[in-house]
Amino acid sequence: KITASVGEINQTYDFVVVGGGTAGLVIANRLTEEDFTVLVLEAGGDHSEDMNITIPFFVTNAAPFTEYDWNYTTVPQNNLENRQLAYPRGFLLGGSSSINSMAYTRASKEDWDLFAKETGDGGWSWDAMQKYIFRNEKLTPPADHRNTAGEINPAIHGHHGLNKDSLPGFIDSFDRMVIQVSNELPETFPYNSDPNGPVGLVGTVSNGSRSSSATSYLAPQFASRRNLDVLIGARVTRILPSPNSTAKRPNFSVVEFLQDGMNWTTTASKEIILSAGSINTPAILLHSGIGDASELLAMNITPIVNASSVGKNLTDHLFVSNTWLVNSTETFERFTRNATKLAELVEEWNNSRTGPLVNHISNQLAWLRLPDIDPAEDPSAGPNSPHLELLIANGGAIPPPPEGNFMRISAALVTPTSRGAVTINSSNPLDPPLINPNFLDTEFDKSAIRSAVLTARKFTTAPVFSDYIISSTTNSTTDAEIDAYIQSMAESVDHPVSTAKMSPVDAEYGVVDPDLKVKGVTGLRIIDASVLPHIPAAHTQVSVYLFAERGSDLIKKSW
Ligand SMILES: Cc1cc2nc3c(=O)[nH]c(=O)nc-3n(C[C@H](O)[C@H](O)[C@H](O)COP(=O)(O)OP(=O)(O)OC[C@H]3O[C@@H](n4cnc5c(N)ncnc54)[C@H](O)[C@@H]3O)c2cc1C
Repeated sequence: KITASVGEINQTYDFVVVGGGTAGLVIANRLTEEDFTVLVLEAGGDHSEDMNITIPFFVTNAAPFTEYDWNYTTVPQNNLENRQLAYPRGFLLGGSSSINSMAYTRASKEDWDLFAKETGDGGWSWDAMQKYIFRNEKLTPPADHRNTAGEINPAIHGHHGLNKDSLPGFIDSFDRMVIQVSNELPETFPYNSDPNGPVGLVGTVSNGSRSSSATSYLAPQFASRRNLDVLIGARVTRILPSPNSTAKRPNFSVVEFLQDGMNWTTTASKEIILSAGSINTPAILLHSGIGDASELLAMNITPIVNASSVGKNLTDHLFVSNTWLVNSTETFERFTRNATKLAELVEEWNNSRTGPLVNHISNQLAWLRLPDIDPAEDPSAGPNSPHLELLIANGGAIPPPPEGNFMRISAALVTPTSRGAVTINSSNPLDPPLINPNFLDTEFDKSAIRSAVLTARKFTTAPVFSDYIISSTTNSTTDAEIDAYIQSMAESVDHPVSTAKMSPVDAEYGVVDPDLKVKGVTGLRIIDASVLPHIPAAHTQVSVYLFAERGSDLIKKSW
């Protein structure tokens, strides 16, 4: 059941999952397929029916700075004019899968094979992970029910998994112009029909509505399982060693949480699974005495395990928006600026789950490699993996400026070499953590994001846009001007990873072993984006779903 009442839960469960987000709900589902009892503690609420969450185009109403968001910001970013960037994280069932932009991208074979190499566990390789792709994904028809023959290769997609996805469900002439670029500038933008479909990006959308871990893995037939309790509004503050734990290898079994202003504890007789995400998982570890001992002592927290990698290695993608004024009235400004039209489209969505609101903001994307990169300095997972991504949208900013129609290309760096950290600055678990992605800390990152912006501009030089684009909204031309533009505009793609990263069994660095057990303790695993050994050159939700699918299998095997 899903409940907001602490009186309806038991004192002890086999497993207590901290965080009912993307990974947490996969684990809850898979463990309760067996005879285990599971409690999920989720700080946020249940918003699976809210239109801001269900309507794909309303993604910008979901975050940042809303009731569905933890409402975090970064510390001032030295290389971005000291700006403090919004750092959204889902604060609701489904976690960030309930507020994200729904892009379904798996990362390359090379990225997965690198996960296996980095951890010494071939079980994380591309080939070994295939079965989890099929367990997770259920490809469904797009909302417009068009014939998608030639748009996607169904053979490489899952059709019987729990998490539904589809091609964009509303296609217009702008999509065809974008595809035309691959005919006109084939050297830079070769056409790629695989794996995300030539007419657009696969998204976690089905029947015109968002699919999240809450709508899929916690669908009513699973939420009603007798061995599953999900307590919402329950904010975990710390995890504690069991009373008979030894100092040499502490055993964690008690979870402390706050609900309705009162403190409670619950006990896991088998394991605690931390799935609070890349920001809150390390914060909970640190407040529980698992972290760098000297940093903990400085915060008056008694160290229980000296684990210096906790919170370190924060890695994230960064993007810069580029917009052009266009000669069209068919961009999404036609309804983002017109309340009457928008109301009509909401009605259409309500009645038939069709129309432009079934799409997320960008229908099309391009993955690109930096030309002429020195292999010795190449941070990508291999020669078939990208460094850059362009996300192309048939409109500009939301909310729109008072006038004009726009086209936007978000240019992203997907192989950043900068590393930041999540730290705490008090012993109070309710204080927000300090988040420092440390964007553009390296020369590689600075020059690669500049290349991304220049590549976005090159995209617009295709003849198909010659009568379409009126002007760029920026006039930066020299490298210095472009860098200044980047510094004033860059934002997080909201893909933080690696703050509790996995490493080989005997490694001194890293936080979890390849079976996701926290090093140096018993009774505790971490399964969420924080354990990824490196940032994949892809949007991160599919990696998280797949880590959680295999993680659930690893747990089942050990009990
Ligand atoms: C705005 C945005 C857009 C994104 N767009 C995309 C995209 O288009 N495609 C893509 O692939 N990825 C995208 N991502 C990234 C992707 O959604 C995340 O990588 C993934 O969802 C992370 O999963 P997780 O399980 O690690 O954490 P989450 O899904 O964030 O789950 C963590 C859960 O733990 C809960 N929690 C945290 N702390 C506590 C506590 N102390 N007590 C109790 N509960 C707690 C949270 O409320 C949350 O429900 C986006 C992310 C964001 C935020």
